[in-house]
Amino acid sequence: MSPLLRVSGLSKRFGGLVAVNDLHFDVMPGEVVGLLGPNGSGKTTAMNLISGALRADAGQVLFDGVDLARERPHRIARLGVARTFQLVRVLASMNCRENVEAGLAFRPHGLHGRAAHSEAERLLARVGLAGRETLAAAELTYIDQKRLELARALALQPRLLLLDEWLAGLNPTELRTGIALVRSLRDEGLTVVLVEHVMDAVHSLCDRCVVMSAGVRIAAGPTREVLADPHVVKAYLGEEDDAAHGVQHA
Ligand SMILES: Nc1ncnc2c1ncn2[C@@H]1O[C@H](COP(=O)(O)OP(=O)(O)OP(=O)(O)O)[C@@H](O)[C@H]1O
Repeated sequence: MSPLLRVSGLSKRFGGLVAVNDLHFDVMPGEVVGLLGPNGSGKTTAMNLISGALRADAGQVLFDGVDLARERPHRIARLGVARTFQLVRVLASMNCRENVEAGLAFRPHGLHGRAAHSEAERLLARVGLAGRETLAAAELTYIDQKRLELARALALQPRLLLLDEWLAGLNPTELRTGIALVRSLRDEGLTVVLVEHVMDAVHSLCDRCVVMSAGVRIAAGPTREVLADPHVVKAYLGEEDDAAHGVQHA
């Protein structure tokens, strides 16, 4: 089987800082791969390079044979790559249904009208927002805005979903629900790359992990092995946040 996503030699520089330095990893169809690393290690920049929000200085992002590094974000979305953002981006003045309908219109075979209406309701229910269809996105709590953003990403019928700290900030009950939701997406065959500091989520969701530090890949492999890797533990121990403790105790 060939990988759905093959990142190779990917690099991005901001002035004198090499935020992503010769990054390489593969993601097989149906896998959930964690992109980990301490703060500032280049994870979000890597996600931005994959989704086309940033242009790479060097390297390739082969998605099903197409080099995304040369494509614009809207075309990348049409090819089947959807994402959520670390800082949520919903259309604040629109209601929840309209937010999802905006995604549905951009599907390869866009949905409109009544069909879009009912599909939007189905997706909102899927992410736990049933009954909020007509509420303005701005009125949702931050967590519910994250749910809405996921529903909009799913509206694109992606084959690859990029989640940037989608589970951050959830309470333990919400976290369990969130993990179950991502798992159900994987069970339906969706391929996922997730940036995550919540180690419970990483352990229960990720088949494999890629770990970055200062822009460079320092480890990759099955989740349990990678999180026990002394190089990874050392990279995180420089940190004083919860992620460090998560890895330490993994
Ligand atoms: N647009 C930008 N301009 C200049 N520097 C940037 C820009 N975006 C990111 N950086 C820098 O690149 C490095 C990597 O940042 P990035 O956000 O990718 O890290 P991260 O691993 O996602 O961090 P976190 O876990 O804190 O979100 C950091 O030093 C950051 O300050």
